[in-house]
Amino acid sequence: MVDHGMPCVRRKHFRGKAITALRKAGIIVDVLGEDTVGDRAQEALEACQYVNIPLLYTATHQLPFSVLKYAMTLDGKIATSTGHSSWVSSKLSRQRVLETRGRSNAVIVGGNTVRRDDPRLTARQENCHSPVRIVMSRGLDLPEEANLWDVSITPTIVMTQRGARNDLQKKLASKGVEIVEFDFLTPRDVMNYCYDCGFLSVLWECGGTLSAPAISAGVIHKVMAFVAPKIIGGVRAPSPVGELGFLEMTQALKLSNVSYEQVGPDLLISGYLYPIPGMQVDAPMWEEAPYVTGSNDEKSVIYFHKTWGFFGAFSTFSPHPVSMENDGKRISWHSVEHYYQAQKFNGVKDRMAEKFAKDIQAADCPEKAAWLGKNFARQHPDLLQPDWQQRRTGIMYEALAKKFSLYPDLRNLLLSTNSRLLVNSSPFDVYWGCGRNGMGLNQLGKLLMKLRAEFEAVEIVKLHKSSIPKYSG
Ligand SMILES: NC(=O)C1=CN([C@@H]2O[C@H](COP(=O)(O)OP(=O)(O)OC[C@H]3O[C@@H](n4cnc5c(N)ncnc54)[C@H](OP(=O)(O)O)[C@@H]3O)[C@@H](O)[C@H]2O)C=CC1
Ligand SMILES: Nc1c(N[C@@H]2O[C@H](COP(=O)(O)O)[C@@H](O)[C@H]2O)[nH]c(=O)[nH]c1=O
Repeated sequence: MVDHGMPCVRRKHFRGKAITALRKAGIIVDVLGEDTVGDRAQEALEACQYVNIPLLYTATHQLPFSVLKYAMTLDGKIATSTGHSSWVSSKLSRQRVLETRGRSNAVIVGGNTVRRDDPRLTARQENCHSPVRIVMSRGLDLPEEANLWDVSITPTIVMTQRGARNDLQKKLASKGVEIVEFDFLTPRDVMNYCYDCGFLSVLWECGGTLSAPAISAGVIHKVMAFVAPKIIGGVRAPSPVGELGFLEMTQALKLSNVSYEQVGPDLLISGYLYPIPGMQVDAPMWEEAPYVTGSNDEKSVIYFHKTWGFFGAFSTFSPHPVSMENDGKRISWHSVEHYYQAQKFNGVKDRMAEKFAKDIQAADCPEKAAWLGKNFARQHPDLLQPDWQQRRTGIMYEALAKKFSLYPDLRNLLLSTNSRLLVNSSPFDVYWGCGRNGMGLNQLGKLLMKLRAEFEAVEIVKLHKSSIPKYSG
Protein backbone atom coordinates (compact mmCIF):
# COMPACT_ATOMS: atom_id res chain seq x y z
CA MET A 1 0.00 0.00 0.00
CA VAL A 2 2.66 2.52 0.90
CA ASP A 3 6.04 3.59 -0.36
CA HIS A 4 7.88 2.45 2.78
CA GLY A 5 6.77 -1.12 2.42
CA MET A 6 3.94 -1.13 4.92
CA PRO A 7 1.41 -3.70 3.83
CA CYS A 8 -2.30 -3.26 3.44
CA VAL A 9 -5.45 -5.38 3.32
CA ARG A 10 -6.70 -6.00 -0.20
CA ARG A 11 -10.41 -5.77 -0.73
CA LYS A 12 -12.06 -8.00 -3.35
CA HIS A 13 -13.25 -5.11 -5.51
CA PHE A 14 -9.66 -3.84 -5.81
CA ARG A 15 -8.42 -7.22 -6.98
CA GLY A 16 -5.98 -6.76 -9.78
CA LYS A 17 -6.19 -3.30 -11.21
CA ALA A 18 -5.34 -1.04 -8.29
CA ILE A 19 -2.45 -3.19 -7.14
CA THR A 20 -0.99 -3.40 -10.62
CA ALA A 21 -1.38 0.35 -11.05
CA LEU A 22 0.33 1.08 -7.73
CA ARG A 23 3.20 -1.31 -8.48
CA LYS A 24 3.62 0.21 -11.92
CA ALA A 25 3.93 3.59 -10.23
CA GLY A 26 6.84 2.20 -8.22
CA ILE A 27 4.98 1.71 -4.96
CA ILE A 28 5.74 -1.43 -3.00
CA VAL A 29 2.49 -3.30 -2.36
CA ASP A 30 2.34 -6.23 0.05
CA VAL A 31 -0.87 -8.23 -0.08
CA LEU A 32 -1.89 -9.86 3.16
CA GLY A 33 -2.16 -13.63 2.87
CA GLU A 34 -0.13 -13.60 -0.35
CA ASP A 35 3.07 -11.58 0.01
CA THR A 36 2.71 -11.42 3.77
CA VAL A 37 1.62 -14.51 5.68
CA GLY A 38 1.51 -15.97 9.19
CA ASP A 39 2.46 -13.85 12.18
CA ARG A 40 3.74 -11.09 9.96
CA ALA A 41 0.34 -10.91 8.26
CA GLN A 42 -1.32 -10.51 11.64
CA GLU A 43 1.16 -7.79 12.61
CA ALA A 44 0.64 -6.12 9.26
CA LEU A 45 -3.13 -6.25 9.65
CA GLU A 46 -2.85 -4.54 13.02
CA ALA A 47 -0.52 -1.93 11.56
CA CYS A 48 -3.12 -1.22 8.86
CA GLN A 49 -5.84 -0.94 11.45
CA TYR A 50 -3.79 1.54 13.49
CA VAL A 51 -3.15 3.64 10.38
CA ASN A 52 -6.87 3.62 9.66
CA ILE A 53 -8.04 4.31 13.19
CA PRO A 54 -9.51 7.77 12.44
CA LEU A 55 -11.44 6.33 9.52
CA LEU A 56 -12.64 3.31 11.53
CA TYR A 57 -13.84 5.44 14.44
CA THR A 58 -15.48 7.99 12.19
CA ALA A 59 -17.34 5.25 10.35
CA THR A 60 -18.38 3.53 13.59
CA HIS A 61 -19.26 6.53 15.75
CA GLN A 62 -20.36 8.99 13.05
CA LEU A 63 -18.07 11.50 14.72
CA PRO A 64 -14.44 12.35 13.99
CA PHE A 65 -11.83 10.38 15.95
CA SER A 66 -10.99 12.62 18.90
CA VAL A 67 -7.80 12.60 20.92
CA LEU A 68 -7.48 14.45 24.21
CA LYS A 69 -3.85 15.40 24.68
CA TYR A 70 -2.36 17.03 27.74
CA ALA A 71 0.94 17.48 29.50
CA MET A 72 0.91 17.13 33.25
CA THR A 73 3.38 17.11 36.10
CA LEU A 74 3.97 14.05 38.23
CA ASP A 75 1.47 15.48 40.72
CA GLY A 76 -1.23 15.77 38.06
CA LYS A 77 -1.18 19.50 37.24
CA ILE A 78 -1.36 21.04 33.79
CA ALA A 79 -0.35 24.51 34.98
CA THR A 80 0.58 26.35 38.18
CA SER A 81 -2.17 27.86 40.30
CA THR A 82 -1.64 31.14 38.40
CA GLY A 83 -2.34 29.31 35.15
CA HIS A 84 1.26 29.38 33.89
CA SER A 85 1.99 26.27 31.85
CA SER A 86 4.89 26.84 29.53
CA TRP A 87 6.27 24.37 29.72
CA VAL A 88 5.17 21.27 31.53
CA SER A 89 6.55 18.78 29.02
CA SER A 90 9.93 18.66 27.32
CA LYS A 91 10.81 20.00 23.88
CA LEU A 92 10.85 16.47 22.50
CA SER A 93 7.34 15.81 23.80
CA ARG A 94 6.10 19.08 22.36
CA GLN A 95 7.66 18.14 19.05
CA ARG A 96 5.55 14.96 19.17
CA VAL A 97 2.48 17.12 19.73
CA LEU A 98 3.35 19.22 16.68
CA GLU A 99 3.54 16.02 14.60
CA THR A 100 0.17 14.93 15.96
CA ARG A 101 -1.28 18.32 15.03
CA GLY A 102 0.12 17.79 11.54
CA ARG A 103 -1.96 14.60 11.26
CA SER A 104 -5.16 16.16 12.65
CA ASN A 105 -7.88 17.98 10.78
CA ALA A 106 -8.64 20.28 13.69
CA VAL A 107 -7.34 21.32 17.10
CA ILE A 108 -9.80 22.44 19.78
CA VAL A 109 -9.14 24.66 22.80
CA GLY A 110 -11.43 26.37 25.29
CA GLY A 111 -11.77 30.08 25.98
CA ASN A 112 -9.54 29.96 29.08
CA THR A 113 -6.62 28.48 27.20
CA VAL A 114 -6.86 31.26 24.62
CA ARG A 115 -7.03 33.94 27.33
CA ARG A 116 -4.16 32.41 29.33
CA ASP A 117 -1.78 31.04 26.71
CA ASP A 118 -2.40 32.98 23.50
CA PRO A 119 -1.52 29.76 21.62
CA ARG A 120 -0.73 29.34 17.93
CA LEU A 121 -1.71 25.68 17.58
CA THR A 122 0.05 25.21 14.25
CA ALA A 123 2.19 22.24 13.22
CA ARG A 124 5.25 24.51 12.70
CA GLN A 125 6.51 22.60 9.67
CA GLU A 126 7.33 24.26 6.40
CA ASN A 127 4.85 23.44 3.65
CA CYS A 128 3.10 21.03 5.94
CA HIS A 129 -0.52 20.66 6.85
CA SER A 130 -1.65 22.63 9.90
CA PRO A 131 -5.01 21.83 11.43
CA VAL A 132 -7.98 24.15 11.52
CA ARG A 133 -8.01 25.82 14.97
CA ILE A 134 -11.30 25.73 16.83
CA VAL A 135 -11.99 27.87 19.91
CA MET A 136 -14.99 26.93 22.03
CA SER A 137 -16.18 29.95 24.01
CA ARG A 138 -19.68 30.48 25.32
CA GLY A 139 -19.22 33.99 26.67
CA LEU A 140 -16.83 35.15 23.92
CA ASP A 141 -14.82 37.15 26.43
CA LEU A 142 -11.77 36.73 24.23
CA PRO A 143 -8.93 39.17 23.46
CA GLU A 144 -9.23 41.33 20.35
CA GLU A 145 -5.63 40.57 19.48
CA ALA A 146 -4.45 36.95 19.57
CA ASN A 147 -2.21 34.62 17.61
CA LEU A 148 -5.21 32.55 16.62
CA TRP A 149 -6.79 35.48 14.79
CA ASP A 150 -3.91 35.38 12.29
CA VAL A 151 -5.42 33.06 9.70
CA SER A 152 -2.65 33.40 7.13
CA ILE A 153 -1.30 29.91 7.90
CA THR A 154 -4.50 28.05 8.65
CA PRO A 155 -8.14 28.95 9.42
CA THR A 156 -9.57 29.60 12.87
CA ILE A 157 -13.20 28.94 13.75
CA VAL A 158 -14.69 30.40 16.91
CA MET A 159 -17.69 28.43 18.12
CA THR A 160 -19.96 30.27 20.47
CA GLN A 161 -23.54 30.79 21.61
CA ARG A 162 -26.05 32.79 19.68
CA GLY A 163 -25.86 36.50 20.40
CA ALA A 164 -22.62 36.41 22.40
CA ARG A 165 -20.67 39.67 21.99
CA ASN A 166 -21.73 40.70 18.52
CA ASP A 167 -19.12 43.47 18.58
CA LEU A 168 -16.25 41.01 18.95
CA GLN A 169 -17.83 38.65 16.43
CA LYS A 170 -17.71 41.45 13.83
CA LYS A 171 -14.09 42.32 14.66
CA LEU A 172 -12.98 38.70 14.42
CA ALA A 173 -14.94 38.16 11.21
CA SER A 174 -13.18 41.18 9.69
CA LYS A 175 -9.84 39.43 10.40
CA GLY A 176 -11.02 36.34 8.53
CA VAL A 177 -11.99 34.29 11.58
CA GLU A 178 -15.08 32.19 11.01
CA ILE A 179 -17.77 32.43 13.68
CA VAL A 180 -20.23 29.61 14.24
CA GLU A 181 -23.12 30.18 16.63
CA PHE A 182 -25.05 27.47 18.45
CA ASP A 183 -28.15 27.91 20.61
CA PHE A 184 -26.25 26.12 23.35
CA LEU A 185 -22.61 25.25 22.83
CA THR A 186 -21.77 21.63 23.67
CA PRO A 187 -18.84 19.36 22.76
CA ARG A 188 -21.19 17.01 20.91
CA ASP A 189 -22.60 19.80 18.73
CA VAL A 190 -19.08 20.87 17.87
CA MET A 191 -18.13 17.33 16.95
CA ASN A 192 -21.25 16.95 14.82
CA TYR A 193 -20.22 20.13 13.07
CA CYS A 194 -16.69 18.73 12.51
CA TYR A 195 -18.19 15.50 11.17
CA ASP A 196 -20.30 17.50 8.71
CA CYS A 197 -17.11 19.28 7.63
CA GLY A 198 -15.65 15.86 6.75
CA PHE A 199 -13.00 15.92 9.51
CA LEU A 200 -11.65 12.51 10.46
CA SER A 201 -9.42 13.39 13.41
CA VAL A 202 -9.59 16.11 16.00
CA LEU A 203 -7.05 16.93 18.69
CA TRP A 204 -8.34 18.44 21.93
CA GLU A 205 -5.67 20.63 23.55
CA CYS A 206 -7.91 22.29 26.10
CA GLY A 207 -7.73 22.35 29.89
CA GLY A 208 -9.82 20.32 32.33
CA THR A 209 -12.84 22.64 32.27
CA LEU A 210 -13.65 21.67 28.71
CA SER A 211 -12.12 18.18 28.59
CA ALA A 212 -14.53 16.93 31.30
CA PRO A 213 -17.76 17.75 29.43
CA ALA A 214 -16.17 16.42 26.25
CA ILE A 215 -15.42 13.10 27.96
CA SER A 216 -18.88 13.02 29.56
CA ALA A 217 -20.47 13.64 26.19
CA GLY A 218 -18.66 10.55 24.91
CA VAL A 219 -16.82 12.38 22.15
CA ILE A 220 -13.24 11.66 23.28
CA HIS A 221 -11.93 8.36 21.95
CA LYS A 222 -8.27 8.41 22.84
CA VAL A 223 -6.12 10.05 25.51
CA MET A 224 -2.47 11.03 25.12
CA ALA A 225 -1.01 12.05 28.47
CA PHE A 226 2.55 13.34 28.68
CA VAL A 227 3.73 12.98 32.25
CA ALA A 228 6.71 15.14 33.13
CA PRO A 229 8.95 14.23 36.09
CA LYS A 230 8.21 17.55 37.79
CA ILE A 231 6.21 18.51 40.85
CA ILE A 232 4.44 21.84 41.05
CA GLY A 233 1.88 21.38 43.86
CA GLY A 234 -0.91 23.90 44.44
CA VAL A 235 -4.41 22.89 45.51
CA ARG A 236 -5.91 25.21 42.93
CA ALA A 237 -3.52 24.33 40.13
CA PRO A 238 -5.60 22.99 37.21
CA SER A 239 -5.72 19.31 36.41
CA PRO A 240 -6.29 17.73 32.98
CA VAL A 241 -9.88 16.60 33.54
CA GLY A 242 -12.43 18.60 35.54
CA GLU A 243 -15.65 17.41 37.14
CA LEU A 244 -17.05 14.10 35.88
CA GLY A 245 -19.42 13.56 38.79
CA PHE A 246 -17.95 10.21 39.80
CA LEU A 247 -18.16 9.21 43.44
CA GLU A 248 -16.19 6.00 43.63
CA MET A 249 -13.19 4.40 42.03
CA THR A 250 -15.38 1.74 40.44
CA GLN A 251 -16.67 4.53 38.18
CA ALA A 252 -13.19 5.30 36.85
CA LEU A 253 -12.93 5.25 33.08
CA LYS A 254 -10.44 2.56 32.18
CA LEU A 255 -8.39 2.88 29.04
CA SER A 256 -7.78 -0.06 26.76
CA ASN A 257 -4.85 -0.82 24.44
CA VAL A 258 -2.66 1.30 26.67
CA SER A 259 0.90 2.05 25.59
CA TYR A 260 3.79 3.54 27.55
CA GLU A 261 6.63 5.32 25.84
CA GLN A 262 9.49 7.39 27.10
CA VAL A 263 9.79 10.66 25.19
CA GLY A 264 12.93 12.48 26.36
CA PRO A 265 12.52 12.81 30.12
CA ASP A 266 8.72 12.40 29.95
CA LEU A 267 6.46 9.38 29.86
CA LEU A 268 3.76 9.30 27.21
CA ILE A 269 0.78 7.18 28.24
CA SER A 270 -1.80 6.62 25.51
CA GLY A 271 -4.94 4.57 25.51
CA TYR A 272 -8.46 4.33 24.19
CA LEU A 273 -11.70 5.23 25.95
CA TYR A 274 -13.69 3.30 23.35
CA PRO A 275 -12.52 0.00 21.88
CA ILE A 276 -10.76 0.34 18.56
CA PRO A 277 -13.31 -0.80 15.97
CA GLY A 278 -12.53 -4.27 14.68
CA MET A 279 -9.71 -4.85 17.15
CA GLN A 280 -9.61 -7.01 20.22
CA VAL A 281 -9.80 -5.03 23.43
CA ASP A 282 -6.61 -5.35 25.34
CA ALA A 283 -7.10 -3.99 28.83
CA PRO A 284 -4.03 -4.57 30.98
CA MET A 285 -5.30 -2.27 33.73
CA TRP A 286 -8.41 -4.30 34.36
CA GLU A 287 -8.18 -6.11 37.67
CA GLU A 288 -11.84 -7.08 38.20
CA ALA A 289 -13.45 -9.92 36.25
CA PRO A 290 -14.52 -8.63 32.84
CA TYR A 291 -18.06 -9.85 33.20
CA VAL A 292 -19.39 -8.69 29.90
CA THR A 293 -16.65 -10.12 27.78
CA GLY A 294 -17.09 -13.48 29.52
CA SER A 295 -19.15 -14.84 26.65
CA ASN A 296 -17.75 -15.16 23.16
CA ASP A 297 -21.12 -15.92 21.71
CA GLU A 298 -22.61 -12.54 20.84
CA LYS A 299 -25.99 -14.16 20.22
CA SER A 300 -26.17 -15.21 23.85
CA VAL A 301 -25.99 -11.60 24.99
CA ILE A 302 -28.90 -9.20 25.21
CA TYR A 303 -27.85 -5.59 25.44
CA PHE A 304 -30.32 -3.04 26.77
CA HIS A 305 -29.96 0.62 27.64
CA LYS A 306 -32.40 3.14 26.21
CA THR A 307 -36.07 2.72 27.10
CA TRP A 308 -37.17 2.75 23.47
CA GLY A 309 -35.13 -0.38 22.63
CA PHE A 310 -36.77 -3.80 22.39
CA PHE A 311 -35.66 -4.68 25.93
CA GLY A 312 -35.98 -1.05 27.03
CA ALA A 313 -38.32 -2.07 29.86
CA PHE A 314 -35.27 -3.55 31.59
CA SER A 315 -33.96 -0.03 32.09
CA THR A 316 -34.61 1.60 35.46
CA PHE A 317 -35.81 4.61 33.46
CA SER A 318 -38.74 2.73 31.90
CA PRO A 319 -42.05 4.43 32.72
CA HIS A 320 -43.42 1.72 35.00
CA PRO A 321 -44.61 3.20 38.30
CA VAL A 322 -43.87 1.13 41.40
CA SER A 323 -45.35 1.41 44.84
CA MET A 324 -42.94 0.64 47.63
CA GLU A 325 -43.45 0.31 51.34
CA ASN A 326 -41.55 2.65 53.63
CA ASP A 327 -42.04 2.82 57.41
CA GLY A 328 -45.39 1.10 57.03
CA LYS A 329 -46.53 3.58 54.38
CA ARG A 330 -47.04 2.79 50.68
CA ILE A 331 -45.51 5.36 48.39
CA SER A 332 -45.88 5.44 44.64
CA TRP A 333 -42.90 6.25 42.42
CA HIS A 334 -42.98 7.20 38.74
CA SER A 335 -40.17 4.77 37.94
CA VAL A 336 -37.58 2.54 39.59
CA GLU A 337 -35.05 5.30 38.94
CA HIS A 338 -37.12 7.79 40.96
CA TYR A 339 -37.32 5.34 43.85
CA TYR A 340 -33.64 4.41 43.73
CA GLN A 341 -32.35 8.00 43.60
CA ALA A 342 -34.60 9.12 46.46
CA GLN A 343 -33.43 6.23 48.64
CA LYS A 344 -30.00 7.85 48.78
CA PHE A 345 -31.47 10.27 51.33
CA ASN A 346 -34.14 8.07 52.85
CA GLY A 347 -34.30 7.98 56.64
CA VAL A 348 -31.70 10.71 57.09
CA LYS A 349 -32.97 13.01 59.83
CA ASP A 350 -32.21 16.27 58.12
CA ARG A 351 -34.56 18.77 56.50
CA MET A 352 -32.41 19.16 53.45
CA ALA A 353 -32.15 15.38 52.93
CA GLU A 354 -35.94 15.13 53.24
CA LYS A 355 -36.35 17.88 50.68
CA PHE A 356 -33.93 16.14 48.30
CA ALA A 357 -35.97 12.92 48.51
CA LYS A 358 -39.21 14.86 47.88
CA ASP A 359 -37.74 16.77 44.92
CA ILE A 360 -36.57 13.51 43.37
CA GLN A 361 -39.97 11.92 43.90
CA ALA A 362 -41.62 14.90 42.19
CA ALA A 363 -39.22 14.92 39.22
CA ASP A 364 -41.22 14.90 36.00
CA CYS A 365 -39.04 12.27 34.30
CA PRO A 366 -36.52 9.58 35.32
CA GLU A 367 -33.67 11.51 33.68
CA LYS A 368 -34.42 14.47 35.95
CA ALA A 369 -34.64 12.16 38.99
CA ALA A 370 -31.23 10.68 38.12
CA TRP A 371 -29.71 14.09 37.59
CA LEU A 372 -31.07 15.41 40.89
CA GLY A 373 -30.01 12.33 42.84
CA LYS A 374 -26.47 12.41 41.47
CA ASN A 375 -26.08 16.15 41.99
CA PHE A 376 -27.43 16.13 45.54
CA ALA A 377 -25.14 13.22 46.39
CA ARG A 378 -22.14 14.99 44.91
CA GLN A 379 -22.86 18.26 46.67
CA HIS A 380 -23.89 16.69 50.01
CA PRO A 381 -22.23 13.30 50.42
CA ASP A 382 -22.74 13.83 54.18
CA LEU A 383 -26.52 13.50 53.68
CA LEU A 384 -26.42 10.07 52.03
CA GLN A 385 -28.08 7.36 54.09
CA PRO A 386 -25.50 5.42 56.15
CA ASP A 387 -23.78 2.57 54.28
CA TRP A 388 -25.39 3.70 51.03
CA GLN A 389 -22.65 2.11 48.92
CA GLN A 390 -23.22 -1.27 50.57
CA ARG A 391 -27.01 -1.01 50.59
CA ARG A 392 -27.72 0.37 47.15
CA THR A 393 -27.61 -2.96 45.27
CA GLY A 394 -30.14 -4.49 47.65
CA ILE A 395 -32.37 -1.43 47.35
CA MET A 396 -32.25 -1.64 43.58
CA TYR A 397 -33.05 -5.35 43.69
CA GLU A 398 -36.17 -4.76 45.83
CA ALA A 399 -37.43 -2.13 43.38
CA LEU A 400 -36.77 -4.35 40.36
CA ALA A 401 -38.48 -7.31 42.02
CA LYS A 402 -41.51 -5.12 42.67
CA LYS A 403 -41.59 -3.74 39.12
CA PHE A 404 -41.32 -7.13 37.42
CA SER A 405 -43.89 -8.65 39.80
CA LEU A 406 -46.38 -5.82 39.26
CA TYR A 407 -46.30 -6.06 35.46
CA PRO A 408 -46.86 -9.61 34.11
CA ASP A 409 -45.75 -8.55 30.61
CA LEU A 410 -42.39 -7.46 31.96
CA ARG A 411 -42.04 -10.66 33.94
CA ASN A 412 -42.75 -12.67 30.78
CA LEU A 413 -40.29 -10.58 28.80
CA LEU A 414 -37.62 -11.27 31.40
CA LEU A 415 -38.41 -15.00 31.41
CA SER A 416 -38.31 -15.07 27.61
CA THR A 417 -34.60 -14.25 27.70
CA ASN A 418 -33.93 -17.79 29.02
CA SER A 419 -30.29 -18.15 29.91
CA ARG A 420 -29.02 -15.24 27.86
CA LEU A 421 -26.58 -12.81 29.37
CA LEU A 422 -28.27 -9.48 30.09
CA VAL A 423 -26.04 -6.46 29.72
CA ASN A 424 -26.89 -2.86 30.46
CA SER A 425 -24.86 -1.25 27.68
CA SER A 426 -24.83 2.26 29.14
CA PRO A 427 -21.50 3.79 28.05
CA PHE A 428 -21.55 6.21 30.99
CA ASP A 429 -22.16 3.79 33.80
CA VAL A 430 -19.49 1.35 34.85
CA TYR A 431 -21.31 0.21 37.98
CA TRP A 432 -24.86 -0.48 36.78
CA GLY A 433 -23.77 -0.80 33.16
CA CYS A 434 -20.88 -2.15 31.14
CA GLY A 435 -19.34 1.26 30.44
CA ARG A 436 -17.95 2.48 27.17
CA ASN A 437 -15.33 -0.27 26.81
CA GLY A 438 -17.67 -3.08 27.81
CA MET A 439 -15.88 -3.81 31.04
CA GLY A 440 -18.10 -2.19 33.63
CA LEU A 441 -19.63 -4.23 36.45
CA ASN A 442 -23.04 -4.51 34.79
CA GLN A 443 -24.79 -4.70 38.17
CA LEU A 444 -28.21 -4.00 36.66
CA GLY A 445 -27.84 -6.88 34.20
CA LYS A 446 -26.68 -9.14 37.03
CA LEU A 447 -29.66 -8.21 39.24
CA LEU A 448 -32.07 -8.89 36.40
CA MET A 449 -30.51 -12.30 35.81
CA LYS A 450 -30.81 -13.06 39.53
CA LEU A 451 -34.46 -12.01 39.44
CA ARG A 452 -35.03 -14.12 36.34
CA ALA A 453 -33.60 -17.14 38.16
CA GLU A 454 -36.03 -16.54 41.04
CA PHE A 455 -39.00 -16.27 38.68
CA GLU A 456 -37.84 -19.44 36.91
CA ALA A 457 -37.66 -21.27 40.24
CA VAL A 458 -41.26 -20.22 40.98
CA GLU A 459 -42.35 -21.40 37.52
CA ILE A 460 -40.70 -24.77 38.05
CA VAL A 461 -42.47 -25.23 41.38
CA LYS A 462 -45.79 -24.29 39.74
CA LEU A 463 -45.21 -26.73 36.91
CA HIS A 464 -44.22 -29.43 39.33
CA LYS A 465 -47.34 -28.91 41.43
CA SER A 466 -49.64 -28.93 38.42
CA SER A 467 -48.08 -32.14 37.12
CA ILE A 468 -48.61 -34.08 40.35
CA PRO A 469 -51.64 -36.32 39.71
CA LYS A 470 -54.47 -35.42 42.01
CA TYR A 471 -55.76 -38.13 44.28
CA SER A 472 -59.29 -38.93 43.32
CA GLY A 473 -60.06 -41.52 45.90
N1 LIG B 1 -0.44 21.40 30.11
C1 LIG B 1 -1.35 21.27 29.17
O1 LIG B 1 -1.39 20.29 28.42
C2 LIG B 1 -2.37 22.34 29.01
C3 LIG B 1 -2.46 23.36 29.92
N2 LIG B 1 -3.43 24.30 29.78
C4 LIG B 1 -3.56 25.29 30.86
O2 LIG B 1 -4.82 25.08 31.47
C5 LIG B 1 -5.40 26.31 31.81
C6 LIG B 1 -6.75 26.44 31.10
O3 LIG B 1 -7.54 25.32 31.36
P1 LIG B 1 -9.09 25.49 31.75
O4 LIG B 1 -9.22 26.64 32.66
O5 LIG B 1 -9.57 24.19 32.18
O6 LIG B 1 -9.73 25.96 30.38
P2 LIG B 1 -10.21 25.27 29.04
O7 LIG B 1 -9.19 25.33 27.99
O8 LIG B 1 -10.78 23.94 29.30
O9 LIG B 1 -11.35 26.27 28.65
C7 LIG B 1 -12.55 26.37 29.39
C8 LIG B 1 -13.48 27.27 28.62
O10 LIG B 1 -14.01 26.55 27.53
C9 LIG B 1 -15.19 27.20 27.10
N3 LIG B 1 -16.28 26.25 26.90
C10 LIG B 1 -17.04 26.16 25.79
N4 LIG B 1 -17.95 25.24 25.89
C11 LIG B 1 -17.83 24.69 27.10
C12 LIG B 1 -18.51 23.66 27.77
N5 LIG B 1 -19.51 23.00 27.20
N6 LIG B 1 -18.13 23.37 29.02
C13 LIG B 1 -17.09 24.02 29.58
N7 LIG B 1 -16.40 25.00 28.98
C14 LIG B 1 -16.76 25.34 27.75
C15 LIG B 1 -15.53 28.24 28.17
O11 LIG B 1 -15.02 29.43 27.63
P3 LIG B 1 -15.68 30.88 27.89
O12 LIG B 1 -15.39 31.12 29.36
O13 LIG B 1 -14.91 31.75 26.99
O14 LIG B 1 -17.12 30.77 27.59
C16 LIG B 1 -14.68 27.77 29.35
O15 LIG B 1 -14.38 28.80 30.24
C17 LIG B 1 -4.43 27.39 31.41
O16 LIG B 1 -3.67 27.73 32.53
C18 LIG B 1 -3.57 26.71 30.37
O17 LIG B 1 -2.26 27.26 30.38
C19 LIG B 1 -4.33 24.28 28.76
C20 LIG B 1 -4.26 23.30 27.81
C21 LIG B 1 -3.28 22.25 27.86
N1 LIG C 1 1.77 23.57 28.36
C1 LIG C 1 1.92 22.59 27.47
C2 LIG C 1 1.04 22.43 26.39
N2 LIG C 1 0.01 23.31 26.22
C3 LIG C 1 -0.83 23.36 25.06
O1 LIG C 1 -0.13 23.85 23.94
C4 LIG C 1 -0.68 25.12 23.57
C5 LIG C 1 0.40 26.06 23.07
O2 LIG C 1 0.62 25.75 21.73
P1 LIG C 1 1.54 26.65 20.80
O3 LIG C 1 1.20 28.08 21.06
O4 LIG C 1 1.21 26.21 19.41
O5 LIG C 1 2.96 26.33 21.18
C6 LIG C 1 -1.35 25.61 24.82
O6 LIG C 1 -2.32 26.57 24.59
C7 LIG C 1 -1.95 24.35 25.33
O7 LIG C 1 -3.08 23.98 24.59
N3 LIG C 1 1.23 21.41 25.54
C8 LIG C 1 2.28 20.54 25.68
O8 LIG C 1 2.43 19.60 24.88
N4 LIG C 1 3.13 20.70 26.70
C9 LIG C 1 3.00 21.68 27.62
O9 LIG C 1 3.83 21.76 28.51
